[in-house]
Amino acid sequence: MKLQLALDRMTRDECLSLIQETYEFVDIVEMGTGVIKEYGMAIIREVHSQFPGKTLLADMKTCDAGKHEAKQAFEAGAEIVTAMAFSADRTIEEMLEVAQEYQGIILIDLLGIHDVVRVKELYALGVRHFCLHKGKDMQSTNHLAKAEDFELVQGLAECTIYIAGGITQETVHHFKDTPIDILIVGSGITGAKIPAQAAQHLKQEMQNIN
Ligand SMILES: O=C(CO)[C@H](O)[C@H](O)COP(=O)(O)O
Repeated sequence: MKLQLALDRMTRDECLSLIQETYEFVDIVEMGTGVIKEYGMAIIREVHSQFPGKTLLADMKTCDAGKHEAKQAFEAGAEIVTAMAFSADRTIEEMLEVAQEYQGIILIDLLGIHDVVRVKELYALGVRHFCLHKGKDMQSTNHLAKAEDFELVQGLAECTIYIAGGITQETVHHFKDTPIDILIVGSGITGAKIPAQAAQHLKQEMQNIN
């Protein structure tokens, strides 16, 4: 199981220092949608050039113009690019084609998807990376990522499953015996008093449930 650090709602300088501080405990660095909206592909290029050893994810949350947006992010140095599950099939297909060209990954964000039918359609299109996700606004009404969310992706062969949504070192144990591949944590690290310590504790907890 890998740990992905999500960098949301922060400045360029805060992003760079958080990556530096947590570097040894984090496997994937996610540049959040809001950060990308603020700084564009320049922030992807900068993080890629300063931290070439880290897998970089651009949380583009693309839902249209998929070919162009996937190309933008892969060109800038991202290895993983996100798209929304509700996007048109053509958008997903074109993004998967671009990913193949760049030997990258398209991660489908299942935010708002409750129907296994859509997940199966995406699988049939060739999607193999899925993110179970409870969004920031839903979290404020106590909708957090939970073990039951895995029902949506049950039985999909050869897939990589990510989970996100208000996960902290205190809640990691809820995911014992679930097939998580990538645990995504944002505020649980970025909002901690000592982010490096939070990332280290998360890593330890992850080993305990593995
Ligand atoms: O994609 C996101 C928001 O849309 C976040 O990156 C993801 O939810 C993780 O952040 P947190 O742990 O703070 O929920």
